[in-house]
Amino acid sequence: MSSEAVSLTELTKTYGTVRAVHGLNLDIPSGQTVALLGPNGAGKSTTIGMMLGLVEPDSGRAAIFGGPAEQALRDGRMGAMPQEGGLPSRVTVQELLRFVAGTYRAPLPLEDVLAAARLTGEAGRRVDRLSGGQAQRVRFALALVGDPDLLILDEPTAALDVEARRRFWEGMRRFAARGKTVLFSTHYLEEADEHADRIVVVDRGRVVADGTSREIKRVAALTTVSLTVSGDSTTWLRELPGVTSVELRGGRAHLRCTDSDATVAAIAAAGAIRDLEVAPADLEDAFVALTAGSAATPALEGTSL
Ligand SMILES: Nc1ncnc2c1ncn2[C@@H]1O[C@H](COP(=O)(O)OP(=O)(O)OP(=O)(O)O)[C@@H](O)[C@H]1O
Repeated sequence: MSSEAVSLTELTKTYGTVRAVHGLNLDIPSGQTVALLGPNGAGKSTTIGMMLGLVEPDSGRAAIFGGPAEQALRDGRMGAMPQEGGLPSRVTVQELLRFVAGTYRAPLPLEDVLAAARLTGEAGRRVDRLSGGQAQRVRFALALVGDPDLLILDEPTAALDVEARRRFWEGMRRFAARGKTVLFSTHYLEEADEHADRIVVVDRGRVVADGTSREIKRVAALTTVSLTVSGDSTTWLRELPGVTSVELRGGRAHLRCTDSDATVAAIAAAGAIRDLEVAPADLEDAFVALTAGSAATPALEGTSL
């Protein structure tokens, strides 16, 4: 039996002339929390649709716990929160959850689901009279009710304000702490940074980087070393090891580096250290560099860290 919770192999999906997902490979072992990070139209929802068995791939394979998505859903092993899901009208939150719980073999107790989704106070309210944030919590509760081993969340916090977002992540982390696997898609870099063990950056239907946020920053080669220089010749700086570009501003040189340790050592050896600063890139810089379609991007395609 496969130990991978999710295994995507050469997944491809085309809509007309748009290649939404293009030979995408991704394995997620049980217990990881993974962020699928990418700009609009990168192919995140299509990928998730194929994981859930809702979108038929043109080619390739999506396996959940080694088998088809339908099986994992039927067995209650996979729970999903789609980006927008219609909720039925004229039922209360608890009626809906009770009904859905009845379709699973070993559902969570209703009170536990209500508490995990912070819906205890709304249990008796009609689903069609809830606020957008509350409705989103009902979707989260529906994903949790079968006590799945794998939770797939497509932009789970898109409709939430800052406080609701914070509380949502608390609930998700409690779930993950039970050894569960979580995959969520997001545009929010800080969410990926804070809540995922692993970030998979997708652009134009492919994985362009895959690793911890630290590794993503490193592969994007964006550490900046800056120092005070005299004169405006930057040739010697460009030739230092690990330097990819040099910019001169207000008497300071700003070097983008792939290996800042080597760069700093070379500056020291040249006796040129003056007001030296080393700043790691933030994840946003890395994300922009990875998805900007710059000349650097193809070299990073499929980068596995
Ligand atoms: N049902 C569809 N019919 C036609 N084109 C589609 C369909 N679904 C997605 N696409 C196209 O496929 C590409 C990938 O879309 P997808 O929704 O998977 O990206 P995404 O990364 O989830 O984007 P977003 O963050 O905006 O939700 C886009 O160009 C989109 O317009």
